[in-house]
Amino acid sequence: MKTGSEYIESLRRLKTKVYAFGEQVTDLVDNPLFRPHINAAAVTYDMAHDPVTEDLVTAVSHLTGKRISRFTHIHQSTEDLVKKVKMLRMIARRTGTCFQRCVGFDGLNALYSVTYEMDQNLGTNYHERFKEYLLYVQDTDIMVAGSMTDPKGDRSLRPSQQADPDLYVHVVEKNEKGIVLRGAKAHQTGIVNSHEMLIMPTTAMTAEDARYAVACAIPVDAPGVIHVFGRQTNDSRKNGQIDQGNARYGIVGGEALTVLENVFVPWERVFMCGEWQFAGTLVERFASYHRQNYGGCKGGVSDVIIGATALIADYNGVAKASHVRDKLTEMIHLTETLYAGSIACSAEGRPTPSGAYFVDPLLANITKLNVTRFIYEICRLSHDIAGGFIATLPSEQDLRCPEVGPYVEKYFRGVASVPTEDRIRIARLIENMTGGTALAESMHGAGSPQAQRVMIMRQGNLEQKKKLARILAGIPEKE
Ligand SMILES: Cc1cc2nc3c(=O)[nH]c(=O)nc-3n(C[C@H](O)[C@H](O)[C@H](O)COP(=O)(O)OP(=O)(O)OC[C@H]3O[C@@H](n4cnc5c(N)ncnc54)[C@H](O)[C@@H]3O)c2cc1C
Repeated sequence: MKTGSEYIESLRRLKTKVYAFGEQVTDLVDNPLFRPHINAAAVTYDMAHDPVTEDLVTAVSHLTGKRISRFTHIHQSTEDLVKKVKMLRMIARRTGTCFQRCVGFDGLNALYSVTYEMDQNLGTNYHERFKEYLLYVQDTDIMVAGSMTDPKGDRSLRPSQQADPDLYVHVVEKNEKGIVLRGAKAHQTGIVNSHEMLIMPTTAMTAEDARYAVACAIPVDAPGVIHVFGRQTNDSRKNGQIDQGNARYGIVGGEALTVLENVFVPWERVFMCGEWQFAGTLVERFASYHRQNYGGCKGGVSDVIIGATALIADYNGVAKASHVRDKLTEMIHLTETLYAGSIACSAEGRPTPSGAYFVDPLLANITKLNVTRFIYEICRLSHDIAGGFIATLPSEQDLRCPEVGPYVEKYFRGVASVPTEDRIRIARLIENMTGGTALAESMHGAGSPQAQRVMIMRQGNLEQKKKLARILAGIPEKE
C-alpha cells in the first residue's frame, strides 16, 4: 500500500492534461489550487499505515489474501459495509472535507457484481476481465475516480436523441484491439489527482442507446483525455491561509469536467460495451453504494461544523444561552440521524450472486435524501449561531495590515480572553464549510433528490403495505 507521500510523488509521474483559468497546468502537485485536494486524498493513504486507524482503512483482499486499502476492497460481509461508513466518518473528521476516493471505490464494487450478473445472463466474459483489473488496482493501490455523470444536454431526451451525440460518452469505433470513446464526464471529483477513471453509464438505456452503454477503465492521462478544473468559491483565496478556512484540505473534492476526444481503450479494460439491458442495474448499484456513504463522510464533516459552531458560541459569549444549546443539540441530532441511516443500510446489506455484499438500497436512498435536507439545516443553524461576521469579515491581509489591522483586531474580538485571530479562523472555517460548493455537493452529489425519490418509490413496496392495511380492515384479497 502506498503512503501519502508515495501517492503524491506518483502523481508527478503522470502527464495529466489539466486546464484551469484558461491555461494548461504544469505544476499540478505543488499548485495551491489543487494541493489541498491532493492532501485530503493523501490522508486516505497515510491512515492505512497508522496502527490506530488501519483496522478501518485496510481490508484483506478476497482475491489474494493480502492486506489492501479498503478503498480497493470488494465488500465481503455486512461488517465490511459498516466499516466503510465508520472509515468515511473517521477520515472526514480529520480532513473536514471530501477525500475523493469513495466514488471509484463504489464504482469498483458496482462493476464487480454487475459484470458477474451480466455474464450469467448474457454469456459475456466481463467478470474475469474485471477481476484482473481489480487485482491491478489492489496491487498498485492507485486512486480511481468514479466517472458516471454525463453532461446530458436536454434532460428530456435519451442519449441517442440528443442534438449532439457527444453529450453522453459513447463508442465511436470498435476494432480487434479495443474501442474508441467520445464525450465527456461532468463534476468529476478528485479526477485530476487520480491515476485512473472508471467510466460507467449515467442512466438506464434502451436498445437505441446501445453504443452509450459502456463501462471501462482509462488512465486519467491517456491520449485524448482533457480535464477542465471547476471554479470554487474560495479560489481567489488559495494563496493565503486563514481566509480559505481549511487551507490544508480545501472544500469539497476539486471537481473537473473531463473530456474524452477519441480515447482508445484496450479490450482488457472494457467491462460493458453495448449491453444496454444492464446499464440501469449498474447505475442503481453504484448509486446505492454511493448514497450509503453520505451519513459517514457528511457525518464526519458535520462533526467539524458542530465543533466550530460550539467554539464560535464560546468565543461570542453565547454558549450558555438556552436557544444556542438547543440548536447545537439539533445539529447533533441531525448528524447522528444521517449516520444511523448509513449504518442501517450497511447492517441490512445482502450478498449479490457474485458473493460481494450490497447495501439495502431503500435505506441507502433514504439516507441520501435526508442529506439533501439535513446538511442545509445543519449549516443554517451554524450560520444562525455564528453571526453575520462570517459573511462580512475583512481579509487576512487587512488583519495583518499596519494601518487597519489594529481595528480589525479590536472590533472583531468577542470575549476578551480569546484572541481575535482565533475567532476569525473559526468563522472562516464555518464560512467555507457551509456555503457554495460544499452545500451543492450535499444536494446533487450521488444524484439529485428526485433520483432518490424514484428509487424509494420503487423499493418501498406499496403493494405489500396495501395488503397489510387490507388484512387489518377485513377487506378480502381480490382473485
Ligand atoms: C460536488 C459534486 C461532486 C460530484 N462528483 C461526481 C463524481 O465524482 N462522479 C460523477 O460521475 N458525478 C459526480 N457528481 C455529479 C452528480 O451525480 C450530479 O450532479 C447529479 O447526478 C445531478 O446531475 P446534474 O448535476 O446534471 O443535474 P440535473 O440532472 O440537471 O438535475 C437538476 C434538476 O433537474 C431534474 N431533472 C434532471 N433530469 C430530469 C428529467 N429527465 N426529468 C425531470 N427532471 C429532471 C433533477 O431531478 C434536478 O432537480 C458530482 C456532483 C457534485 C455537485
